Formats: sequence, structure tokens, C-alpha cells
Amino acid sequence: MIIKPKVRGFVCVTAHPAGCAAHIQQQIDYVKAKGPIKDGPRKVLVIGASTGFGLSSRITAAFGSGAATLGIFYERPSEEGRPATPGWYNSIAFTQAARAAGLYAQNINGDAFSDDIKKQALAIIARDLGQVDLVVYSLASPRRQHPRTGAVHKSTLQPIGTAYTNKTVDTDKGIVSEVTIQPADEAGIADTLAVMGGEDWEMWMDALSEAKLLAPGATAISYSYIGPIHTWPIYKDGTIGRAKIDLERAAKAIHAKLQATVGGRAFISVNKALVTQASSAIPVVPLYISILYKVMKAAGTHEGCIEQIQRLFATQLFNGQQPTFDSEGRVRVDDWEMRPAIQDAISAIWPHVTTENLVELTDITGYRTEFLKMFGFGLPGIDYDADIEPHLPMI
Ligand SMILES: NC(=O)c1ccc[n+]([C@@H]2O[C@H](COP(=O)([O-])OP(=O)(O)OC[C@H]3O[C@@H](n4cnc5c(N)ncnc54)[C@H](O)[C@@H]3O)[C@@H](O)[C@H]2O)c1
Repeated sequence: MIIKPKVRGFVCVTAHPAGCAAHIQQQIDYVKAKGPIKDGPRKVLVIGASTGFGLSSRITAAFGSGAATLGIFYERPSEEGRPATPGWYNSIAFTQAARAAGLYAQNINGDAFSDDIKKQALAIIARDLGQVDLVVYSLASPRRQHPRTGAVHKSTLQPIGTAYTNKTVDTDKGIVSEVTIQPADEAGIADTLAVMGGEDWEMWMDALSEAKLLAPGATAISYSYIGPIHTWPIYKDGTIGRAKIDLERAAKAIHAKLQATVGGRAFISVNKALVTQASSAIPVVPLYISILYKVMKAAGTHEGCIEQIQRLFATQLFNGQQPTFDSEGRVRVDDWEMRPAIQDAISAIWPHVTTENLVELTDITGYRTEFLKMFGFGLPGIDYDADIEPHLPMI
């Protein structure tokens, strides 16, 4: 099959297996080039391991610290005439590379919110790893079927209280326009909290704890975002922001339990805004990211997911380092994004961006390159005109 990008709005419905593998290799090479992360994790469970920050966490743990990893994700395999999702190919490529390097790597493809997948994960950990010393919780999902009530909750990306109008960009067509998003009702707020809040993370940690699968001193971490004033109504102060407040609540509750049981720790790392499948679906945010990339690249401080997580592990979590917390007890690797000089430069550009000057004033070109890369397109050394086998079994 010859596989080319097919972009539909904010998703690409195709993915290239060899391109995804090359993307994985780039990230592995980056982590190896940065050198070993001392006193790093040895046995790691990554929930949401196939793309974005979770994938980078898995790669950093494995290739920075030689960790064994169990990855949980929910990806669609290939079908007749249709490639799999990129996370499917990413996970196969990661697993092959890890095993070739002599590292344990195992995968579970299924709904992490369900009891069944938790049970499968516990059984694999008990059988193969004994215990885990790091749990990374990095899910980004539009829906969750609650394992107790059976109710299906759908998350929304809406403001709370009043409607919100701002500039947005259609990243595919390059059109800048104004968008108005209506506020969520109480049910929308509660549903988003049920999907993206902390309850499921707590369920995972309780299940691991009850089964005595957490190693002494175990660390649990999950990721959040705060961002600048431009996106607060749709992010920090919106439905997703409420869910993130609940995730922070869960981090504190998990921390207290870990302290009491295994002398462990749990916290949130606030990460930088980056092109991922999750962030490209949020109105306004892709325009902000396009300007952010322009300004941070000019300042020489731009990072992608792998640079962010490598820095998090090497300077905050392990390597003989202690985390630096903000006033709310969070680690901040969004620190370079939030520097006043960066935010002032973005604020100066923001009001002037139009469809006509989008390429000049923003890094929409870099955004698109990164977006396509997530699906395995635009990687050097890949012949995109060549026939390639899309049907790869999970390993
Ligand atoms: N992208 C950003 O700009 C950004 C910034 C800061 C923090 N974060 C946070 O980082 C976390 C990860 O986001 P991302 O942007 O890396 O997302 P992503 O879309 O790249 O990754 C999501 C992962 O979750 C998995 N997943 C989704 N639903 C699942 C389910 N039901 N069962 C099992 N696996 C499932 C996917 O397979 C994938 O591995 C989120 O908490 C997000 O809020 C993202």
C-alpha cells in the first residue's frame, strides 16, 4: 500500500508505519545523546504510552535509564485498505527497538478506564516485573465509560460561565477566523471531570497498591497544562481546567497514600503546549502554539515532547535531583514557555495575525511539519512513494 497523508480538519486519517518508526528512532537517539539518567526508574507502567507525552516518558525511561516498560494505550489496528493509527505503529517500533537493546517491553491495547485492562496490567506486572517503581498517567481521551456505573462520559472543550470569542486557525487550510464557543452546562463540566479528572488515576494506583505491586519509594506522575491568558477561558478556566484541578486533587491524595504505604511520591508536572493529537482538537490553542513555536525557536528555547520529558526526568525526578515545586506543589517544565519575555512577544503578535500574514507572523509551517510527523510523514530517509505493508500485528 502507498500511504500518503489524508488530513481531515484537525486529524490525519492515515499513518505511515516506517515514518512512525523513524520518528521513534529520532526520539531514542535524542535520549541516548543526552546520556544516562542516573538512579532512574527500573520498572515502569505508562498509561497512555503510544503518543505524545506518555510515549516520550516511555522512551526516556527505557533509553535514558534502561527501564523495563509496560505500555497501555487504545489504538486502532489496520483494516482492509486502511492503515492503523500512529500510536499502533509507534508502539510496535518502540517495542522492537527496546527489545533489540535488551530491554523488557510489553503492551496492552485496550480501554485503560476499564476493570478488565487494569486486571490484565496487574497480572503482567506480577508475572514479569514483580513491582513497578514509576507509574506515568498520560491519558487524553474524549470519552470514558465508568467502570462502576456503566455511564459513558464525554469530555468537552468549553468555557465556563460565559461564551468565549477569540481568534483561531484552521491549521490545514491556513484560515484565521473568529470562533465563539458556548459555555458548558453543569453536566458538561461534570462529564469532562469524569473523563480527564483524577478518579481513574486513583483507581489505577489503588489497584496496584492493593495487589502490592508498588515498589518501595515508587513515583506516580501525571501531566497538566496551564498556559497564558490568551487560552485561559478555553483551557485553564474551562471544562478541561476543572478536570485538571481534580487531577491535582488526585495527585495529593495519591501522594499521601504512597507516603504512608511505600514511602513513595506523586505529583503533577505542568508541561509546555505542544502539537499532539489531543491539543490539535482544542479551539484557539493551535494558533497559540504556532506563535509560541515561532517565538521560542527564535529564543533558542523550543522543545518537543521528548525534550520536555527528558528534561523532567534528568533535572527534576531522577539523576540525583529533587523536584522544584511551585506554590501549588506542581513541577513546572512549562517554565520556559511562561517566561515573561516569551509571553510578551506572543501578546505583541497575537492581535495582528490574519490569514494573509499567518506564515510570516507565526510558525504555522513548523506546526504543520510537527503535525504530519506525528502520523509518520515528512521523516528523512523514508520513501513515501514506495509500497509498504500497513498490516502489522501488535507485539
Ligand atoms: N499536548 C499538550 O500541549 C499538553 C500540554 C501539557 C499537558 N498535556 C497533558 O498530557 C497528557 C497526555 O496528552 P498528550 O497531548 O500527550 O495526548 P495524546 O493524544 O498524544 O496521547 C494520549 C494517549 O492516551 C491513550 N488513550 C486515550 N484513551 C485511552 C483509553 N481509553 N485507554 C487507554 N489509552 C488511552 C492514547 O492511546 C495515547 O497513548 C494529558 O493529560 C494532557 O492534558 C498535554
